[in-house]
Amino acid sequence: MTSLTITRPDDWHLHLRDGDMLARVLPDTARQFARAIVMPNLVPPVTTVALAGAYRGRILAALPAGMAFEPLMTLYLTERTSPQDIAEARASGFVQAVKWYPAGATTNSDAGVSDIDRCHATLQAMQDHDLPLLVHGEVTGADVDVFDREAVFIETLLKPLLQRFPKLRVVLEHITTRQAAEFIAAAPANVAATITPHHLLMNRNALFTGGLRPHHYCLPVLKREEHRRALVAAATGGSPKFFLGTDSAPHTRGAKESACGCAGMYSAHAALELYAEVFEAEGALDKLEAFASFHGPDFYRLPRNTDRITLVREAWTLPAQLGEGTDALVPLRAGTELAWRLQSTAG
Ligand SMILES: NC(=O)N[C@@H](CC(=O)O)C(=O)O
Ligand SMILES: [Zn+2]
Ligand SMILES: [Zn+2]
Repeated sequence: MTSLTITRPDDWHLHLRDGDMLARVLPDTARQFARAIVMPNLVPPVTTVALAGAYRGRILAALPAGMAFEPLMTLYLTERTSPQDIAEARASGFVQAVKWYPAGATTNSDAGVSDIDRCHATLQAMQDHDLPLLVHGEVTGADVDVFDREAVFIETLLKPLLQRFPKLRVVLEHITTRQAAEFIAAAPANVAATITPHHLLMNRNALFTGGLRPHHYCLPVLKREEHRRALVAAATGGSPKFFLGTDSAPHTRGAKESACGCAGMYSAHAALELYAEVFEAEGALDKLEAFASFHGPDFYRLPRNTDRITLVREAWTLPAQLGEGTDALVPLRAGTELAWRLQSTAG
């Protein structure tokens, strides 16, 4: 196959940041995706509809002229988020979901939830208003091995939550394990998952290839090859419960190449090309469109996009970095060759 034309996709898990970084990364996403679920882990976090509305305004203002893109906003769940906040979110028309960060689990999660039981009334309101809960599915604390945190989260926090709120729509974000893929596949239709390009392309060896590779550090951390295989099978298997979410999470080179480097990989610059590589290697390019463009809007009950994009099989080399100096972004697969290229839709 030399080209592939599909319905324009959406990104169901994205970090756009704010200010200068927002302006730098937004065009990479808007070039490919019609919409994205925008994560609320700013500093300070996006905890109210008013803050989400203001952030949405800054995103639209940062969009280059002539580019169409719709940010789908989320609220950052805290132990003080009220049922009233949920009613307002539902009524806003632009807040699509609420994000649960276990406190301390990942980047900018300190304001997150220490005890989910304290959110009972708010979760009840979400179920009643049919507002989806998005989950960073890892337990915290030094007593659980970092590679086991997702599997333990499913058993100790997610299963009990779904027992209490069986109709709540839940997306387990950026899944990384066989246990998560199996759990989602067996769960009812109101429970789904996003899968990133990096967890489909790499296993944990990529953290240590010839030395320590800080640009391959993200949370949940990369896992063993058997888990990557399970994710590839889930993504390419055609199930509507799995859909595209890049978790593109920009941090500057200075913040990544550090004695205590930040978690997160930047993949928005070539997200679709990276997914295409995975699906092609699996002989499943015919499944890419549903994963990238259908399953997400169907789950969120939003219309599918109607315009189309084309990928061509044309090798190109990614830049070694985007920008200069310690402020540069080192994109996923920096300096290496990609087989697929998104055809420019401008002009
Ligand atoms: N994935 C990451 O490693 N980092 C994300 C946070 C997150 O999605 O957990 C970030 O905001 O940098
Ligand atoms: Zn996360
Ligand atoms: Zn994320």
